[in-house]
Amino acid sequence: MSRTPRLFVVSGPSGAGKGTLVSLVREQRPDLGLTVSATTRQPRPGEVDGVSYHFLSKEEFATRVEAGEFLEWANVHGNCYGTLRSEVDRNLAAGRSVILEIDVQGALNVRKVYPDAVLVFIEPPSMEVLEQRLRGRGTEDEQSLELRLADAAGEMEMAREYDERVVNDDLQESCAELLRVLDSHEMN
Ligand SMILES: Nc1ncnc2c1ncn2[C@@H]1O[C@H](COP(=O)(O)OP(=O)(O)OP(=O)(O)O)[C@@H](O)[C@H]1O
Ligand SMILES: Nc1nc2c(ncn2[C@@H]2O[C@H](COP(=O)(O)O)[C@@H](O)[C@H]2O)c(=O)[nH]1
Repeated sequence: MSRTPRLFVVSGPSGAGKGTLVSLVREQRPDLGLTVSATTRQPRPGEVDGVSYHFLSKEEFATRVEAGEFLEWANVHGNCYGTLRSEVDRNLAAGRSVILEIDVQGALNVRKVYPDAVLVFIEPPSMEVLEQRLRGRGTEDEQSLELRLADAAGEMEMAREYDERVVNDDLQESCAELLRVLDSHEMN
């Protein structure tokens, strides 16, 4: 089966399940290009520099912004996050589709640079479930959790700007749906 490599952008509120879904999708699609974002956020227990993120100081991040190294970057829930151009270009040049898992501001900025990028919004089944998932993950202190939930309302409003929407209720079904979305755009 021949596929046209595409740039996919997956966004949605914190806790919607983007990371979980994308990891599952990668198990079925090991051909997808891998990119590692940069962030000024502190690593969580178990996160590895260069694997989970490139963890940068605020000064290092600003230097890279100045040097034009980011395809997009944004302040998300109080920290800076950015996609390195080199990581995306390397994969697309090698003929691999890429999935970026980034926030809504970043997604709309990627579309300005790559108008053919496919924007996929991952929705939680409800705001109550979103809160349960975020609390259940156990990674955020109360302040960060409340900021993420407050930001979620505005992020949900942006879903209408996206090309595709997947409601992440049952994980396996959502994974199958996301795989179908990827297929449908790569076969175009
Ligand atoms: N379909 C699902 N059903 C039940 N739990 C889920 C489902 N999808 C994800 N989760 C759980 O919800 C929590 C949040 O998921 P995840 O970390 O993937 O969210 P995220 O959208 O990537 O968040 P962030 O934007 O903060 O990185 C995790 O504990 C994960 O195991
Ligand atoms: N604009 C960008 N947003 C990004 C990028 N990498 C991750 N993110 C978003 O940050 C939030 C929070 O992530 P967390 O790891 O602190 O939970 C998450 O929802 C992502 O969408 C990026 O490179 N650019």
